[in-house]
Amino acid sequence: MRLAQLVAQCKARLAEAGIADAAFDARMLVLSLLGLETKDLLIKGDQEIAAADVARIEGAIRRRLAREPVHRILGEREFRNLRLKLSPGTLEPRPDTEVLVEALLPLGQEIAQRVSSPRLLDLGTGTGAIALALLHELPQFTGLGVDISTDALETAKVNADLNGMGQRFTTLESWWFEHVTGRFDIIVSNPPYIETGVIPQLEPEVRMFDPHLALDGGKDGLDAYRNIASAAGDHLEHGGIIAVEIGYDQKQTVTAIFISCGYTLECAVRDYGGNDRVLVFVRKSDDSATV
Ligand SMILES: C[S@@+](CC[C@H](N)C(=O)[O-])C[C@H]1O[C@@H](n2cnc3c(N)ncnc32)[C@H](O)[C@@H]1O
Repeated sequence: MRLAQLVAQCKARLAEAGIADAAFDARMLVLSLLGLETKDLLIKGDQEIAAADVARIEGAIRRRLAREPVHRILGEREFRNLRLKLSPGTLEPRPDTEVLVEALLPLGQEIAQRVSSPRLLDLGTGTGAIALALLHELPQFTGLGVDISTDALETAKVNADLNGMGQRFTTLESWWFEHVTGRFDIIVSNPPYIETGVIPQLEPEVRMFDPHLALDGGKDGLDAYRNIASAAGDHLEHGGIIAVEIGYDQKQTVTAIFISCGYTLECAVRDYGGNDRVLVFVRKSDDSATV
């Protein structure tokens, strides 16, 4: 079978099964599995594909038809120009989380100018996406990635090595701050924030393939924020910042949790879809000393 014909056939099968982005998914799976680029579809559309490759692609299409996301099938995805491996214990990093990284970059640069050997802590690090993207763009920092999932921590370490940051990134298995020692200039977290009762209504790609631990924020979705806000004070450097990703409707409630623990809201940032997505807090007594 020829390349263009194979892509068209895969697209038709995915579309028939109601997969929303059938054309994109078909192209991505076929080209990635063959080690080709998008432009190759134009240049090499007539290229004959070996039977063994067609069989491999058939396996991938079957997985997609069972609603496994494309990047899980491929085993990796890009996040702010980093190549990140995925594993069963890791959430697939979302483009909206790049907004959290972007919001922290200028604040991190400001910290790096006044602090020698600045440190960041990523609570619920998963693939290491947030910590590694920040370390990549803030070369003065070292980072600690915490997770309760050993599988996620192993993957985060692999990703740090893969992206040349193995020397600046360590991992720790801990229930939020439980085993964390020391203080950090930036504490960041994209914790699980979905209400338990909402999880069965999520898209199959999410509820069947992202780990439950990465999604479930408890009855009201706010368990992690309460745990993080109540313990962060012992681990935040004077003049440090704490930033969290939130669900689109959690700005008021999460802000109230942090205010009750002695923080003030420094800034709130919306995602690419215009939803509230990132909150940055400072300690009340630090207000005048920071950003
Ligand atoms: C929404 S995912 C975020 C993953 C990654 N930081 C990202 O943004 O792509 C939340 C992460 O928190 C971890 N987690 C859940 N409960 C935890 C806990 N009690 N202590 C530490 N990590 C936890 C999960 O295993 C998961 O990796």
